[in-house]
Amino acid sequence: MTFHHGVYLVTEPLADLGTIVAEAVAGGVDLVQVRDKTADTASLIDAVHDLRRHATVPIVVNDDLDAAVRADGIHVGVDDLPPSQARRVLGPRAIVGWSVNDPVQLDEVEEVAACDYVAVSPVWATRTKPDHQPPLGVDGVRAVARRTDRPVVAIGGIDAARAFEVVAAGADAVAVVTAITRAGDPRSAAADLVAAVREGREQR
Ligand SMILES: Cc1ncc(COP(=O)(O)OP(=O)(O)O)c(N)n1
Ligand SMILES: Cc1ncsc1CCOP(=O)(O)O
Ligand SMILES: [Mg+2]
Repeated sequence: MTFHHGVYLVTEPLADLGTIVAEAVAGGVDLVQVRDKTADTASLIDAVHDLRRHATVPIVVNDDLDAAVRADGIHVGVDDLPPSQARRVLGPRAIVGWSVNDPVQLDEVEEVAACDYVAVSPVWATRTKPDHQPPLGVDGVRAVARRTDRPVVAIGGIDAARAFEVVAAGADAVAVVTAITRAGDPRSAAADLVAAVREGREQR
């Protein structure tokens, strides 16, 4: 997975989600994850099909392998199905993302080898995921980036200023929910994140 612009949108269930996603993609988002912790498989598949009309970029599904079969891939965390098992089912062309909340989890070499990116989760505390693990901070991003050759995605409490900071520290991309979904103008919010990622890369 190449994060060309370095911005990854994770969705939340909102009535006007299609418009938000279309605007975010126009602003430069590289990848969209459908995340709705209350939705069943059929609803997630419907959401993927609906977002296909709005997004020209790949769409992955959070957690749900049966829905991911109908999308471009899956994102799993350390308490979910392991990436190696998702890869076995979805095949070599699927996008398989894995998030860790401790750099030591990268010692699971089979899992790292099976995934297309590793997310550092969360970098900062966020109300979007109330059950998140303790935040890893910018030092956590640096530690994960040093320990893996996989693209590193930073998630949790990220805005444009923080996007610059985590990318300068070694992240390849940032994943956000509310910085785009709750922005007055999702297209310019995405474009601001793209610019911050570019500046962070120049800083390295
Ligand atoms: C890009 C990205 N990073 C981290 C997560 C969180 O995954 P997980 O810890 O499995 O928590 P849930 O999202 O399932 O609540 C993510 N979804 N996406
Ligand atoms: C899904 C997820 N996983 C770790 S933090 C998080 C939510 C990030 O949301 P926000 O960008 O609004 O802080
Ligand atoms: Mg999960």
